[in-house]
Amino acid sequence: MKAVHFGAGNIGRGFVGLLLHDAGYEVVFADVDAALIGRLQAADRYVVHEVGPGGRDRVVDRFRAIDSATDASGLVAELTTADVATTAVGPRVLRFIAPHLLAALRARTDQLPPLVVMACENAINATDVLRDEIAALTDPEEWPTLAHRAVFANTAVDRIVPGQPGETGLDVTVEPFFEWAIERPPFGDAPPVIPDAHFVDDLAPYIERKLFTVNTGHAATAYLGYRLGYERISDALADPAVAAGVERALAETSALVVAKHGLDPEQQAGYRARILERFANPELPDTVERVGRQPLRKLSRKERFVGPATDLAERGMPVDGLLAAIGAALRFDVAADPEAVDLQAALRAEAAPAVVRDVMGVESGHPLFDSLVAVVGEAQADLGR
Ligand SMILES: NC(=O)c1ccc[n+]([C@@H]2O[C@H](COP(=O)([O-])OP(=O)(O)OC[C@H]3O[C@@H](n4cnc5c(N)ncnc54)[C@H](O)[C@@H]3O)[C@@H](O)[C@H]2O)c1
Ligand SMILES: O=P(O)(O)OC[C@@H](O)[C@@H](O)[C@H](O)[C@H](O)CO
Repeated sequence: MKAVHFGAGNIGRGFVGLLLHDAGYEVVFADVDAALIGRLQAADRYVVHEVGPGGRDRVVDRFRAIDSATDASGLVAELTTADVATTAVGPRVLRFIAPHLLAALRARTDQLPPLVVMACENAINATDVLRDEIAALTDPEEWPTLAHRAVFANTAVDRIVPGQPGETGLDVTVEPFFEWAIERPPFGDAPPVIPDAHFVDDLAPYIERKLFTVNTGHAATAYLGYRLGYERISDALADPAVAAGVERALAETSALVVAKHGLDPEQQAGYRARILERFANPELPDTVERVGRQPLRKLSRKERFVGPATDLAERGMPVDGLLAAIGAALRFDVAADPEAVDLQAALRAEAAPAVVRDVMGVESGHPLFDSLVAVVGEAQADLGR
């Protein structure tokens, strides 16, 4: 069995690559980072160090690597005979993966079982987005002749994998916890064998609970912590003011996922407590800059703050904790992060209602619009606008 995995970064090596390896797949990593690919090609193994209670070292071997920026034909040849193709490149990079998958679907024969395609990104229905990007590259007549050569399944992936210091090796430090939920219906009776993943009939509760609890809480910790000058996530969460702000935001998103998906409130409270323990893991060298990265993406309409806040406002439920976290996100001013630079430029150049429309995708007339305009206006006042 062979899997081609796009994105040999933190979650690629420390989670998806590891679980596919453990499931018996030969993993072919595809990445545009030439130095990283060179290191993978020169190595025959790397180690995933799980740090924290119950953690152990796990060895990944039987992998190969291919530079997808310079060897498109080699990549397509690998995909043409692969069983599985996964991604962990970031939701906004999926459109650059689509042409490779299209070329492979055109080259695959109907004698092979369909290629299993799963995007493992922090985004709702990322695999559907990838499928639509591929389909959009074809004529309407061609897509129906190719679609049966792949099975597209959405997934929810959860494991904290910090940036790796120095970025000169291959070993990865991760938390012991992980969860990989994959939707079952696209596979009919024959889901792929990945023992450490679990297949679910309806992914929506899993991905929304994950994104709006783990990622909302994580991003709130990062942005509130950044404002107070913290570098590490665990240090930020140890500050009572940050912890209280995170708790407020998570109380609101928990009320939403409980109301929307019929989750058990006590189980959701336990899930929330567990993720706060995970963030507080002192052995995990995670930073507010990594967790807060790409604030324009994180402030967009379907993402971890504005997504649940708009839904809550439409239901007449409280959103003050989320608004406070959004206010902190608007102050994320990290010169090394291009999206933070663009966000600060937008705050300086545009009127508050335009920022709410352009960055957050919320239009006037929406029940949250005026509150968002007020939060943006306060951040702009701090900038002297
Ligand atoms: N790190 C985590 O804790 C974590 C956990 C769950 C989900 N995720 C999600 O996984 C995805 C990746 O996150 P990460 O933390 O591993 O980021 P990362 O930056 O460590 O890795 C991304 C990798 O993708 C590569 N890449 C970029 N463009 C590419 C392209 N066109 N083709 C092939 N490779 C390309 C980069 O070179 C990099 O090696 C994101 O969607 C993230 O939200 C991350
Ligand atoms: O990857 P992002 O930028 O969407 O979010 C940053 C972190 O919250 C995220 O990577 C978490 O560590 C991960 O989602 C935990 O499963």
